[in-house]
Amino acid sequence: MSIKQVLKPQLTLALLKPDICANAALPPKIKQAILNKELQIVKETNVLWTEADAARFYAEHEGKFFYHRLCGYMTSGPFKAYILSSPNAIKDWRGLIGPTHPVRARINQPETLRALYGLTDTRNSFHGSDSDMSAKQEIEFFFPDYFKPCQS
Ligand SMILES: Nc1ncnc2c1ncn2[C@@H]1O[C@H](COP(=O)(O)OP(=O)(O)OP(=O)(O)O)[C@@H](O)[C@H]1O
Repeated sequence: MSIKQVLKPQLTLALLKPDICANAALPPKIKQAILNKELQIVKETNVLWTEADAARFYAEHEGKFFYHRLCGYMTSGPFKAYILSSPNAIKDWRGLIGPTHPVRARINQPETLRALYGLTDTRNSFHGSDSDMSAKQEIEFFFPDYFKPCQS
């Protein structure tokens, strides 16, 4: 663990995508898995995206063959966003959710959340930031006030 991590635990942005949130029994189970991994839930919010929201968040994927499918999936119903914290939050959460593709996850990492709950390559049930920079940008996307200095 680096000195930076001792002083300031790492943050990551986690999404439980609409297929998970469509089943009321699943978010509490996932929350328990998060806590079992010793990740702290710093903040959470319920989200319902418009097409424009999805297009803004997934701009880097525009033009890819799965882009419209992805935006349709992410606007299909409410979902949950969390800020998670631990000394290695990015790696911890991505380790817990497993590989992007659920079929591969079921073969190679069957204990991961995408292996257990993921449906297809697009409907893969979870998201996790992949770097400190993307975590900051993604946290600001869902929690616009989080990094703003307190006004008193
Ligand atoms: N090859 C693909 N086919 C279908 N959908 C895909 C494919 N690659 C990515 N997606 C969808 O687009 C989303 C965003 O892709 P991205 O590459 O940013 O993955 P991610 O969720 O950050 O996961 P990871 O970083 O673990 O790959 C994925 O979570 C998935 O829903």
